[in-house]
Amino acid sequence: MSVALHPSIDNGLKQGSGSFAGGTLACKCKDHQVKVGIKGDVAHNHACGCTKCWKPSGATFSVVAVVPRQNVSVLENGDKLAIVDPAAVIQRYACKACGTHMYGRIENKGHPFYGLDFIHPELFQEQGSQAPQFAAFVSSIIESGVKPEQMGAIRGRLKEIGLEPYDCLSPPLMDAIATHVAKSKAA
Ligand SMILES: N[C@@H](CCC(=O)N[C@@H](CS)C(=O)NCC(=O)O)C(=O)O
Ligand SMILES: [Zn+2]
Ligand SMILES: [Zn+2]
Repeated sequence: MSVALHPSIDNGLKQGSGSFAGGTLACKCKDHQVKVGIKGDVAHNHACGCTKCWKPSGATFSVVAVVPRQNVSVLENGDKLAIVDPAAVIQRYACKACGTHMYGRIENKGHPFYGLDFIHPELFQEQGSQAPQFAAFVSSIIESGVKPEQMGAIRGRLKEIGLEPYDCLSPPLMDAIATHVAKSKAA
């Protein structure tokens, strides 16, 4: 098999239906699963190579997307959730029993992405949410133990399945962040 990126993309991208109405994210516990309800489709879905985003076992990348925070609600077993790193910009709420990150929330109102929560669409019990659009923080996989010599093959495989690799976020998102910063400085 070629380089393993993430189980949900290793066999190619599965395009979204374009009309995904939302669904339920479930953690990986056998019982008393944490369930989180999501209204509507996700946006900016992407593979993330950073060390902070949750990956299923064996995966090199996380697959993560955003939804408006008001579209996220904990439905079941929320008492099993805990914040992984309260000091991080994104406060990731993980199941204490199985470790799955259920949603990540930004509380800094000045942050460019304030108002958006980060979720992992592979946890949807339903099919049809938006497919990944690009790969972010690709060089960061070296911090998780990937050998620098493997990077050519990994970037090649990402491109082969249609995910342009970037070492931070995609240019439109970087532009959006810079625009936000410029406006904040001007204000
Ligand atoms: N090279 C770092 C990059 C971490 C990073 O900046 N991650 C991005 C993408 S998820 C971010 O926005 N992090 C904010 C946070 O984790 O709170 C790592 O892999 O740990
Ligand atoms: Zn769990
Ligand atoms: Zn990340």
